[in-house]
Amino acid sequence: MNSRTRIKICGLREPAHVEAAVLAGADALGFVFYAKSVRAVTLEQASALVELLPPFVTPVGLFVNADPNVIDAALRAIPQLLLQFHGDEAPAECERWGRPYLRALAVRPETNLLDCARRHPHAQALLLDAPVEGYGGGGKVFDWSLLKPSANSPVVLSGGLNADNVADGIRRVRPWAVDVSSGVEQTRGVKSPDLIRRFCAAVRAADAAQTTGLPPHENL
Ligand SMILES: O=C(O)c1ccccc1NCC(=O)[C@H](O)[C@H](O)COP(=O)(O)O
Repeated sequence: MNSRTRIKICGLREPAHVEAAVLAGADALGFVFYAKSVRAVTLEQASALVELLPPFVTPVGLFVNADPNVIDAALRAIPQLLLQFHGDEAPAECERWGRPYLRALAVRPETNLLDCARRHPHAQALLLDAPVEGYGGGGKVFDWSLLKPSANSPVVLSGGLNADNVADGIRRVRPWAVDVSSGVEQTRGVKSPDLIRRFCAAVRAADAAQTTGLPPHENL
């Protein structure tokens, strides 16, 4: 039983938003090293933002079919970076770095999650996202009924989450963690500290409901 659903807030670009996410209780912050994304940061920007992190908050570097030299430079600048592969990377391209990583997957009816997990033995978790144009960050929810709930499956539930639907996702999927980008933005690419706080509070209420058995609203 996962007593505390971990939280990843992705696509951060501003110090004030990094601070808001840390204070709200995020466990991991995602930095997008993918130039085509409206949330992209340079290595210099990401390094400065990671400097702000206190202990026990994991920086995640998000890559989409990146040149290995880009990943190598990111790891040299930010050695504690957890790699997230969000493109069409083959297992060998993910495994070559010899470190744990997050393997993002677009979940479709034909997606075989067990096969993917077997092909990525060193993936620390599968980040399950919706199929969207542009690989990710699309604010779309996929059909959660395609997933079998399991108490401690190393799954990060992602795709179109927000403060209003995350409790349902936790209850139905029971992920190790949840991940959000669009759902905590006031406008595309610009995070909202208030939405970040509301999202994290909704996760905590859902966790409390799991332990007390009461629906979230009855816990407040
Ligand atoms: O965030 C992006 O702009 C992005 C662009 C290209 C590939 C991946 C991207 N984000 C990866 C993430 O982990 C997002 O948090 C995930 O796709 C969920 O996004 P959202 O549906 O907007 O919450």
